[in-house]
Formats: sequence, C-alpha cells, structure tokens
Amino acid sequence: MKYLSTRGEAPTLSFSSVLLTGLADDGGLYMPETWPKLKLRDWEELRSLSYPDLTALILSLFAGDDIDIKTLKKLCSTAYKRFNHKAIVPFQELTHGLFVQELFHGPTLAFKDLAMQILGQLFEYVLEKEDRTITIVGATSGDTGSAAIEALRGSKRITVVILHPSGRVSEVQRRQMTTVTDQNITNIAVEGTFDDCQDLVKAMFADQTFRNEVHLSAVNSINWARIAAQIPYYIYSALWLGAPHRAVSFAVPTGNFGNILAGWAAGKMGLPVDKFCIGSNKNDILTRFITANDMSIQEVQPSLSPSMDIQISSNFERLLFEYLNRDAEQCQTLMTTFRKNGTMAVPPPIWQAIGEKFTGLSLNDEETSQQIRKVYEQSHYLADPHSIIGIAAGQKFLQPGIPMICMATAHPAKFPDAMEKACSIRPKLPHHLASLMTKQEHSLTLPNNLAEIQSAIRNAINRNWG
Ligand SMILES: Cc1ncc(COP(=O)(O)O)c(C=O)c1O
Ligand SMILES: N[C@@H](CCOP(=O)(O)O)C(=O)O
Repeated sequence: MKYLSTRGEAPTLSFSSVLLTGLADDGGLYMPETWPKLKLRDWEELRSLSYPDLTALILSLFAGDDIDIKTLKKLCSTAYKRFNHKAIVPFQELTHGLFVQELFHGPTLAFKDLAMQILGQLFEYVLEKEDRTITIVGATSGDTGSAAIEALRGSKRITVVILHPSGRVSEVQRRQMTTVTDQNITNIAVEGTFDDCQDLVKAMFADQTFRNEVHLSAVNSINWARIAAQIPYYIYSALWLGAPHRAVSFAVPTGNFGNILAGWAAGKMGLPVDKFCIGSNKNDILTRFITANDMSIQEVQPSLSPSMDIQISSNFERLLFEYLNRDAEQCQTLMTTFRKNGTMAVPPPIWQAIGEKFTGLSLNDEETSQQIRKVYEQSHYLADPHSIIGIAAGQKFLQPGIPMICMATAHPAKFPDAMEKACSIRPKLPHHLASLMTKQEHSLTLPNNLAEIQSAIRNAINRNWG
C-alpha cells in the first residue's frame, strides 16, 4: 500500500514512512493510493472479532507489507489494555433508532486515546526497527495533547512538545498535560488560538532545515495513521447494527474534521453509510459550508466545547481532494487561496456532491447547555459539551429505519464547569485522575512566534537527550 499527497508534489510513501513523516513535504496530507475494499467474507470475519483484533485487521489493510497482522494484533492488544470498559467502544440506544457510542473510556477520557494508544505502539515498533529517534510537535485544543502525552510519555526514542492555546482549554484538560513530569514531555501554552498552534506545526514542517534537524513527526490527524486507527469504531458499531446489509448514519461533533473523515473512509472501504452529520459549535465554518457553500474563516471564539474551537479544519483537504477526483493541482490551488484570502470557492458541483453525503448543524453555547439539560432530563444521559452537539445533530437528521450513531467524544468530567452550568451536576473524575487538581503544573508560555517556539523545542530536545 502506497500513499500520495493531496498536493501532488511529494514522494509517494509506504505506511511506516507516512507514520514517521506526518505532513507531506509539499504541505499536503497523505492519502492511500487506493481504498482497500471489504468483501462479504471480510465482514463476516470482522463480526467475530474482539475490538482490538478488528482494529488490527483494518490497520493491516493500510499497513500493507510494512507490518504483519500478527504484530498488529499484538500492538492493538497492548494499546487497548488501558481502557476501562470491556467493550472499549460501547454503545447504547438513547431513544428509538438513536444510538450513542462512547469513545471516552481510555486513559485521558476522550476519543483521541483510541488512535493515540495505537500510535504509541506503532511509533515504538517502527522506530525500534529502524533504530531512529523523532521529535513530535503536536497542536491541541485540549484532548489530542493529553492523549499523545499519555501514549508517548517515557519513550526513549521520542521527544514530545505539545502546543496548546493559552487559557482556551478546560482546567482538567490543561492539567492532564501540564502535570506530567516525564523528561521527554514539554508543554507550551501559546498566546493564540488552536489554529495558531496548528499553523505553527505546519510552518515547522515547511521549514525543511528545522524539520530535518529535529526529525519532526506528527500526532495530529494530519498524520494518516491517526485516521486509519479511528476507522475501526465506525465499522464496529455499524456491524452490530446490521451492516453491511443495512445502512447506518453517523453524527459526529467536529473540529479538525479527523473523526468524521475516518467514518467517511470506512464508507470508502464499503461500509454502507446513509449520512454523515456534522455537529459544530459557534465556530461553525463546516456547517456554513455544508448549508450555504460558505467556507470563510472567522475569528475563533471560545465556547463551552473548547476542543472544537477551530476554524481551519485540516482534514477537509482530504475530503476535497477525493471529491475533486484526486486532482492535486486543483486541490493545491484551492487550499493556497483559502489560506491567502480566508475563503474558499468550492465549485458548486463539488459542494452539491459533498452535500449529498454530509449534513450539518451548529449550536451556540446556550443551545449546547439546553441540550445537555434536555437529554439528561429525558434520557438520564449525561453528555459532555462536545458529545451533546453530535447528539443534537443526530436527533435532527434521524431518518426512520436508519440507525443513527452519535459519537460521544469526551467524558463529561473533563468539563465540570460547563456541566454544572448546564445541569447543576459536577461529574467526578475517575479514580485514576483523582489527584489531578492538586498536582504541580509545568509549562512554558510563549508568544505566537515561530522562532521562539523552535528555540524552545531545541531546548526540550537537549533536555531530553543531552
Ligand atoms: C471531545 C472532542 N470532540 C470533538 C472533537 C472534534 O474532532 P475532530 O477534530 O476530529 O473533528 C475534538 C477534537 O478533536 C474533541 O476533543
Ligand atoms: N480537538 C483536537 C484538535 C486537534 O485535532 P487532531 O485530531 O488533528 O489531533 C484536540 O483536542 O486537540
């Protein structure tokens, strides 16, 4: 299996190289050259597997000859040992035909653990095999950072630097990152937004000298391996609800567009999906695009769902590339003008085609609180301020006879203030995080300045490796 860049000017790479490369040399995102297709007997086999084995099988279709299935099974089994639910990704029917799939039973209580715990295993395996070291610089609006730190802390081959927008993540999210003391971990609070943090990461990838000097790699969903590892839970719940013989729909609270793109990738592999329902908070660029072909960047506004306070959704580029019939030149032109002018003129036929598969709903903070309260009162289900937006989108677009699976992406205890405001309940952190709020924090605060952050990264590398 080979991978090519959405911008068409980077070398094609194998799965392991894509894992270590992160962002393509030409600024594009890697995509599989062809989509692996699941045949009828594959579905039967998948149905009989545990979640870790199902994940290994799906990953083997993307890893090609790079990693054999036996190894993948071992890595996936280790990755999911730290989940505190037997089913790993359990789901339940909330109201008739509407299901909630909980993706937050991993160590940091958000869906990021599902891919990140595997990435940790994959990185160690490939780096060991190639006898290499890397520096990972990640951007987070709250959850990717702690999941990456938890998956990679203590690694001898990886220095990890996480950039988060200063003052724009919840206290629990910040502490999950800043209280970790392993010497390979550094946190930087950037004076800016998540989009600024993500732009800094992309600028570091564009700086070839720096990139080569530090052996830069990525844990954000710009890294294809992240997307690949998020595909299995879509297949898992759909299988239990009748796939491939019956179509399902998914409702996903969306920010960087990685999670929902993984579901769409499952569709490309043959999973019958009726609709993908995007849930946005007041940073609603994706919903504006779906409903009105308005892809214009507005200022990022802090909301009750901080992890979705994003305007520039990296993975939209992957979707665009595919709907442009893989015309990398056109994709490159659209993306470059988008960043230059702050708006993208998606050709109307492409917008219409996307609109046949995707729908969108956005909630402001007041609506988010109301929905949390309503779902709790009606169904006794406590959804966090991100998950509730997916649930609201699922409710809006539910069709008779088509199961709607709403992705619950974080545990409500990560956002106690928002939960208390919405429904007067302050959910408790699970036992393993009981001391989080009293531990000492360690982080740097830096301006949104590439040179200063690169210098801090060099210091982090020196501190870690001497
Ligand atoms: C809790 C939570 N929900 C939803 C999202 C949005 O997911 P994505 O960025 O993959 O669209 C995020 C951030 O990624 C998140 O942390
Ligand atoms: N919401 C994310 C933002 C980064 O998304 P990613 O999927 O590209 O890692 C976060 O919580 O950090």
